[in-house]
Amino acid sequence: MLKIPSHQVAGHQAGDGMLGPLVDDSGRFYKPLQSDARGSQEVAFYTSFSSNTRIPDHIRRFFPIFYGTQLLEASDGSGLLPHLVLQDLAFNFVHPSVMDVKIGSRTWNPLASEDYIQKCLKKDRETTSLPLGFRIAGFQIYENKESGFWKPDRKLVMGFTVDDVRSVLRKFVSSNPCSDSDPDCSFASIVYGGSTGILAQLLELKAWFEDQTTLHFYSCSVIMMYEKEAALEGRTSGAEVKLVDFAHVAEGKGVIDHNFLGGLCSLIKLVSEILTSPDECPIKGGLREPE
Ligand SMILES: O=P(O)(O)O[C@@H]1[C@@H](OP(=O)(O)O)[C@H](OP(=O)(O)O)[C@H](O)[C@H](OP(=O)(O)O)[C@H]1OP(=O)(O)O
Ligand SMILES: Nc1ncnc2c1ncn2[C@@H]1O[C@H](COP(=O)(O)OP(=O)(O)O)[C@@H](O)[C@H]1O
Repeated sequence: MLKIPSHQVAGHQAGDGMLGPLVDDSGRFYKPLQSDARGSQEVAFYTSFSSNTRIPDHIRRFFPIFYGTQLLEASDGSGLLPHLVLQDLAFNFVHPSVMDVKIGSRTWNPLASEDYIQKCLKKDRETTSLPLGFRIAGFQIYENKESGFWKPDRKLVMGFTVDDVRSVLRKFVSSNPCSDSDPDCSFASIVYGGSTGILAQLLELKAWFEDQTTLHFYSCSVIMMYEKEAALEGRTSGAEVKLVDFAHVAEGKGVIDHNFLGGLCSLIKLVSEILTSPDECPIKGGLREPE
């Protein structure tokens, strides 16, 4: 039985007659192919990447496992459509806090149409993509049993300033994400820190990007996830970094992916700052939506 994913935080979403991804009960995530070049480009990426023996295992684990494509009844009721069959990254989580960070100051592939480039340029200029080299595309933060998740509207997220981004990266690892008081960053060391935490994983990814010159990852997202309840119970937080959205990957032609690498370094810097000074909140107050 296919259903709408409970923990999707950005991108095209199913529901209300819209076309979006679906999940099943066995841990698979079905992403419909967009009818334009994006769909075929993402299939081409996964097909070539999954058979590329030069990708080391410690890097491959950042990517969802690819199980091919499958014709499925689309979520918008338009009939049978080809879907990418991927590993559902949220499958093993109960109440995952998830953040989608779109990396790069430039989110368009140089081969894109002029109209598409203009549309992306506008968003890159109006968001933190330009000043920070990345923007938060969406997130959900689990607070507790009573309040559930804080999952702000896309409009609020797209309006984030650099200070908002710094603040949300703190809230993401705080027990009081929705409070008007300073985020306590009480999960920072267990989620961002440690030998297997998010910072260590981002640094591992960075080392690969400092080296690889075959692919340029435009408009690709880093997904950061962890389980707050597991961390509270003293178990591992299961902090994970993954990469998604490969519809705009281009050939690297022997050149470092400066666009991705720059954004990744910027994200690493902000996460590191939280670990070194968890008490210094850059801005006070909350980012809650108006009632
Ligand atoms: O149209 P929008 O403004 O919702 O843009 C979508 C983006 O939302 P954003 O505004 O960047 O948060 C959306 O970004 P996220 O996945 O939310 O990070 C995608 O970039 C999407 O394009 P594509 O399917 O990846 O080629 C974009 O969709 P298209 O409009 O290009 O189909
Ligand atoms: N393999 C996956 N498993 C679980 N969730 C995923 C997976 N791929 C994407 N997502 C969720 O869907 C969102 C949008 O994915 P993305 O591939 O960027 O879609 P789009 O091309 O529509 O922008 C991500 O922010 C994440 O929450």
